[in-house]
Amino acid sequence: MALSGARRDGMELRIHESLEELSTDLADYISDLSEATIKERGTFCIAISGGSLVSLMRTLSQAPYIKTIEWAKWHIFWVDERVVAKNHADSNYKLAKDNFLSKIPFIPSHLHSINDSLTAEKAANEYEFVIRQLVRTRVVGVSEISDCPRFDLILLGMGCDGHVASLFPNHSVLDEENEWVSYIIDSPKPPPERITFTLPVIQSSANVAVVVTGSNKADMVHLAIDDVGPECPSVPAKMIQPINGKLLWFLDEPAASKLGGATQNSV
Ligand SMILES: O=C1O[C@H](COP(=O)(O)O)[C@@H](O)[C@H](O)[C@H]1O
Repeated sequence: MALSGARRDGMELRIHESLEELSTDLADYISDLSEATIKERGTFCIAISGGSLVSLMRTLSQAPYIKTIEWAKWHIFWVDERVVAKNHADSNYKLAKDNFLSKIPFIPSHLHSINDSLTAEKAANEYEFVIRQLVRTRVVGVSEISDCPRFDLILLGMGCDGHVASLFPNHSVLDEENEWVSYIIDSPKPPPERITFTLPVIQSSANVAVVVTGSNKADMVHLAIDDVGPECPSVPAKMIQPINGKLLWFLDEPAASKLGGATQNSV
């Protein structure tokens, strides 16, 4: 049984007893959002991260979702990517492909992966250009508030240091205000070269879900979610607050174990 509750700024929290339960709830959430968005806009633009989140998406490629989701209406993007070949063990594209993309009937031209034959800078520029074209043709929505794309759903994980996407604590890329896609060449977590959505793009999304599991992340979950005061160190995950969208955290019990305050409802 999951616990669910509201937190600061309308943030919703869902805490699960097992990874299996979390994976099923995540699949239900994505499937419901996909259905509602396709009814409203005709397409569903989802951006996925790498890391432990990806194996939790495997339920999407199973019954009933494999039959019920309108996969042909999906456009799939990456929130961040490592500058390695697509068949490299560190590639976020490969991770998604191996875990679930190879099992779902998406339209190949709707898969907007990041070019692995370019330098980090050129690949970031090319990726941003692709997104600009899709915004121009209204495949991707546009924010009414910022000059940014409005993805229907951005899925984030969080590292033990509080990083989301490839936005690391105290890194200057966190201050990027103009670019939609940026690159770094000094990631504290290997590999060093990465391409990433910037904070304004994440904040402009219609929905952001942050998926975090494991007791090794409990301290950082506490810093990111609880009101811990001004002495709090730079925690990129804490900065995530969609301007005109919904924020939902999916946690397992070990990751939620250091949270303060009550989480009310059984769902
Ligand atoms: O390097 C990355 O790390 C984060 C978190 O990964 P996790 O394995 O600790 O869950 C991930 O969200 C990001 O996409 C990835 O590039």
